[in-house]
Amino acid sequence: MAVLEVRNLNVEFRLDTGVVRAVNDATFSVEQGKTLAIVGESGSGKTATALSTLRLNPEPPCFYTGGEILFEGQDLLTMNERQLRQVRGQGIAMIFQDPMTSLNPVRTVGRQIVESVVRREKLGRAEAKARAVQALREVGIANPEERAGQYPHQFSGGMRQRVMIAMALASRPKVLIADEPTTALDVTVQAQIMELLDDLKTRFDMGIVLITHDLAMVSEKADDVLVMYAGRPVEKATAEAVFATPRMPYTMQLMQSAPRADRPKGAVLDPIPGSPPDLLNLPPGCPFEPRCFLSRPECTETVPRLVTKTPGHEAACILSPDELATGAQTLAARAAALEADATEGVSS
Ligand SMILES: Nc1ncnc2c1ncn2[C@@H]1O[C@H](COP(=O)(O)OP(=O)(O)OP(=O)(O)O)[C@@H](O)[C@H]1O
Repeated sequence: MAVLEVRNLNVEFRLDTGVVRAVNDATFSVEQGKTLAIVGESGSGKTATALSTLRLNPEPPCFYTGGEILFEGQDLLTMNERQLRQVRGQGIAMIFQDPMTSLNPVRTVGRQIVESVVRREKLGRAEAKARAVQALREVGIANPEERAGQYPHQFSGGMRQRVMIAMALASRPKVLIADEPTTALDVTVQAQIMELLDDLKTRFDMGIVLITHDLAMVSEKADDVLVMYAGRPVEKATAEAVFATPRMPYTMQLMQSAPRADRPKGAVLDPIPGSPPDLLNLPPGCPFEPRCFLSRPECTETVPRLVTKTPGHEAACILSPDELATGAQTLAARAAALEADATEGVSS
């Protein structure tokens, strides 16, 4: 069941230098007990989309120019501050990349969790304290009573991220948005935090929105995927479908350009040429056209919208499913040739 539904959302930042349309026609839903991954290169609008689902972008310069953000059927875009406060925390919680920027260095972690719980709910301090200790225990922190009395610098990076997750969980949100939750951590700790999120998702039947540029993580942990490019959703399907048969050239090229768990270690990467466009100066037509290996002259005529290519699988590309399938084969052949060249280079 979808607990959060975003429909045709448009978000822009009105700056002195111009209008940045950071989120264009975004439609997606988050179901309880499932993980939706939002992926894309830097500047594609992932964080702006996530912050929008909590109305956390600074208003102004942020303006919501269309669409709906429905949490349990109620539109956040028509809510007042009091209603929004209730949704933030108790309904939808968010964790960020760097826990140090969100934690207060001069307060104990227990006190910070208690304060966030009391802010969100009408709870007595004793009850909030018990909740904080319980939340620390739930995220796998040993001796939670004792650890609650310690300061953030007494925790390792991974443990601090666990504290942030505990703070988010303490009010039992139905959706947890995790914005690059493991980017600042080393690989082993990254895996542990992802395991924890997976476990909490199942245990509390929570919906998770995972924002990441790490496709390996997406292929392992996501149920559904939304790919963004230049502020637009460009592909949407189950993770299985996106990885098996990507329907947007951007996704195909992104997958060839990044290491993935389901590819052999050391597989040759095929980087996407060029870089993502400046949102203040977009090319005409499809924003990916200048970098696309399947580009055609007509791609510069209109901005493609997300349309159903095969049942349950949407992509923003004017090519037909057959043309896209042929394109995917071409790219796979190119990757195989690169691989063969690299192997030959090693053996000669
Ligand atoms: N508060 C803001 N004020 C002005 N512009 C903003 C603001 N937040 C985001 N933007 C702009 O919106 C666009 C999308 O940014 P966003 O941070 O959502 O991208 P992203 O995909 O999350 O990138 P990254 O992976 O680097 O975090 C960028 O052009 C960014 O400069």
